Amino acid sequence: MQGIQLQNVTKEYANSQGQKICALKAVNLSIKPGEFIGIAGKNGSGKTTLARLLNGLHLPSTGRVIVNGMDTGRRRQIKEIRRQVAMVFQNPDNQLVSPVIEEEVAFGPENLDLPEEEIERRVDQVLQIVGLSELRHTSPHMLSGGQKQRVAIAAALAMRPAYLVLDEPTSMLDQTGRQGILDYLRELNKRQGITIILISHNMEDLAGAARMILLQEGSIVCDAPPWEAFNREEKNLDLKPPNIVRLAQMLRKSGYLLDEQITTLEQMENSICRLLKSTT
Ligand SMILES: Nc1ncnc2c1ncn2[C@@H]1O[C@H](COP(=O)(O)OP(=O)(O)OP(=O)(O)O)[C@@H](O)[C@H]1O
Repeated sequence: MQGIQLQNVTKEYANSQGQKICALKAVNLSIKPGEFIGIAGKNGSGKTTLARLLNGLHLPSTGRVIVNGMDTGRRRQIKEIRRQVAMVFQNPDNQLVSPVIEEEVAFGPENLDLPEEEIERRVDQVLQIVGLSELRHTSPHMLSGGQKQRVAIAAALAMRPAYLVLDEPTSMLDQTGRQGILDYLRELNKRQGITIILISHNMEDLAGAARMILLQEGSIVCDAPPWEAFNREEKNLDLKPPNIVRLAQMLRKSGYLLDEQITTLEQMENSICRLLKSTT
């Protein structure tokens, strides 16, 4: 079966006093190929734990995680699972180890024992996708934060993953770097069909997702399109909806009949145009 399924997954850790901490509680979740999912929740709600369970970096205490039919608890399948589910973390500096960008990107495919020509083809292709072909002989450490994160994404893409899991990839970037990464993710999802699972504290990052999962104290409390999650869960979870959603909420309160599903500037523009046309 294609997709990722979390079946009744609980994850416990032991703290320094040996007491149990339950980071995820009996979570059931099904991720379909090609989805763009945003994951949000307060600090400590279990987001990173969930991300790490998806490619076997963590194993469930109880329950099962199944990736395209493979169980992350089976040691023999873990290499293939990690190839299919790539991870990008918050701080690219912790992920980049090679002195030159193209070597960094080639590192994963080399470990798959692919022929030299195939490795070169993949490196060329993914550097082009992230717009770093011209800097391929540069050291990753010469790059800006946004460029480094793009190298980390290129290295993940070179493994040809079906799923890309990103744990707060934009939190260390300025506005331009952040927007660049978000645009790439949308392109990857749309054009290449790669499933994106994006964790962020910033609701602006998640506005473009098709599905939003909200975690609270280790449980999924909302699994809905972002517009619905923003309108429904704002008070319960201290969510600060994107500015465009807040503007739409304010205008609706003032009596303007805008669409309920607005989360992006483009949707706002379309909704206002429709409204103006209907009143002229
Ligand atoms: N290795 C660990 N050992 C012990 N406890 C842990 C470990 N990793 C996470 N925890 C605990 O599990 C709970 C969930 O942590 P997790 O990092 O998954 O949450 P999060 O939502 O990603 O938080 P943040 O937004 O701060 O990154 C927290 O109470 C955390 O302290």
